[in-house]
Amino acid sequence: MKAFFLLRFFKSRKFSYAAGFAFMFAASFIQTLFPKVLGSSVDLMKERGFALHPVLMNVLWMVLIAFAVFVFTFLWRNMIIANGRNLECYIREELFRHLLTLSPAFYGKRKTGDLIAHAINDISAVRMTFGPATAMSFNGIVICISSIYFMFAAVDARLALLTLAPLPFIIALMLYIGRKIQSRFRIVQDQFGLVSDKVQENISGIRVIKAYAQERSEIEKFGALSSGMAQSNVNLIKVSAALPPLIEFGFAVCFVINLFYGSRMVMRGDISVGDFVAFNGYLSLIVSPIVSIGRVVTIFQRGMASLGRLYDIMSVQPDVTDSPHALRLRPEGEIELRHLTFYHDGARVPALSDVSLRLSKGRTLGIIGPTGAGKSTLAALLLRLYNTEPGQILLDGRDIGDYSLTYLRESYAFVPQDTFVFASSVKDNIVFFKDTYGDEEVEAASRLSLIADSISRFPDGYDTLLGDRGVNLSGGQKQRMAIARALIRNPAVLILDDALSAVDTVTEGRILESLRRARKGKTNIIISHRISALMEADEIIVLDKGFIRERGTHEKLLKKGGMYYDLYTAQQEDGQPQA
Ligand SMILES: Nc1ncnc2c1ncn2[C@@H]1O[C@H](COP(=O)(O)OP(=O)(O)OP(=O)(O)O)[C@@H](O)[C@H]1O
Repeated sequence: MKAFFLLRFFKSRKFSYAAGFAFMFAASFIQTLFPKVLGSSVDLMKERGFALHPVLMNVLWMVLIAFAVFVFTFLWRNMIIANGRNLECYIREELFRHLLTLSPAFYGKRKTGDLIAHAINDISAVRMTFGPATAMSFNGIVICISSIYFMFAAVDARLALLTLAPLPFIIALMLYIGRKIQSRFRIVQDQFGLVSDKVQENISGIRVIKAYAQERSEIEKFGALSSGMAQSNVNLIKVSAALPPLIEFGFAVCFVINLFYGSRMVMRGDISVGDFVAFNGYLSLIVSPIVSIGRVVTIFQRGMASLGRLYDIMSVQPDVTDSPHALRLRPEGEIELRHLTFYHDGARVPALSDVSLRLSKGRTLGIIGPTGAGKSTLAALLLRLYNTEPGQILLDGRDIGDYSLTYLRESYAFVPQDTFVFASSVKDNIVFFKDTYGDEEVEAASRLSLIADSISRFPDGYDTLLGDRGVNLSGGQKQRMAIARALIRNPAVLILDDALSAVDTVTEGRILESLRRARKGKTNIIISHRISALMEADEIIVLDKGFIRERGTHEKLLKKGGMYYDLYTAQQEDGQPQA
């Protein structure tokens, strides 16, 4: 189960974790020897005409202690903190790998912003928990136990009891305020989420906002969210500002008790001055670990919440997977649909109903129909982005589920309605980061899709950067580049899903003409709203509300005088060129 992915990491690093904790233990324990040596030096120097040699020996011990603490701290930090960073990298890669196995149905239900938040905030919170917070707790526990032990055993138990009496109250108060801080912090985080969502939404939708002159109202909405966030931060400060002075006050009480009783014990000769100095040293040593308890608890709580959310995502099983004996075969392009009916997740009406058809290798199928008819769903099912009932989709006579997903999808090239341009060079976008294609193949595919001329006008030709930091392509250029990306693979099946909608009909005709030449003998599926794009197909189906209403060649369908004919005449009246 994927949820145990963290154990794998800890197991693989068990030796460095064990060594790290051993060094941490050594560093923390050795640190607590310092006050005792300091106290004994004070006792030595108190004598009139004290011998220099034992004092110098003590100084040497102190230097040795400081050096050992430095070396061991350096070593454990390099192991435990570095492992925290490696853990962060490991989770990031595992999450990314897992996200890529999940099907579109999963992405349909999740907000992109949430997924990015998981990838950044949650992973970082888990690192903080298993790195610095674990180290702080272990270090703090060793220092506190050993300091308190020395206070009781090596100095005086009564003095230790009295001085440490306020400690439980300090800890209880800290945890109480810590919980309040935590709940107010959660509100700040939620507000931050709203503010960043708003910024993201506005930047993505800037064109629509400007086109509808919505700037003022968006600024007002943003202002309200931003003030809400400021107010919740102020509420947080009200409690968080009280914590440090309260802790300082608590420890000041400890020091006063120690000064009061400790000095009296020195005067009575119950303890030496050196013991008193050592006791103060121990008290000072435990201040910092105790002050950090609140912080550590908060980091642990946040880390556990983040880990829970990551586990939730990692436990989502991909619904489309290879069967145990998946065929490592590439289908050659013989497609058959048998009474294909498909419901999208949660939908009450099917996107496709009882669709049957046969498309032999080397033939071209045209699919037309009103919006929401099920055309893109059909393409998605052929790519097996969703599962279908066995026996409903056959490729080369075998069920689609029998093929290995990689082999299956490698035999297709799919050009979707809205294609994606990666922030990289034109060439990278066409070869899709595969270095197996040479420049001539890239140029040939670009010529076929009629994008070569546009590319030659770009500042660096095929090396021109696209996307955020480079050239922005027009809608038609994007579509033609996506067709080049598809053609270079020379796939068994080419699916164009309304992939020529942004080019004018003359260019569309020329692209289709070159496709016909380049795709001879291969299977093609052309989905389009325009009859001009698919009129040459060997068979055309008219989809409507998931049903095949009509089928046949262009001429046959025109003669029939049904939906296809109506679409044709409507498009003629709209001024589209005569088919
Ligand atoms: N991921 C989804 N979850 C739920 N319903 C969906 C999903 N994708 C599509 N649908 C629904 O399935 C039906 C068919 O949609 P589809 O995208 O296949 O239509 P289309 O013919 O390609 O439309 P268009 O021409 O507008 O692209 C529609 O009613 C749509 O709302």
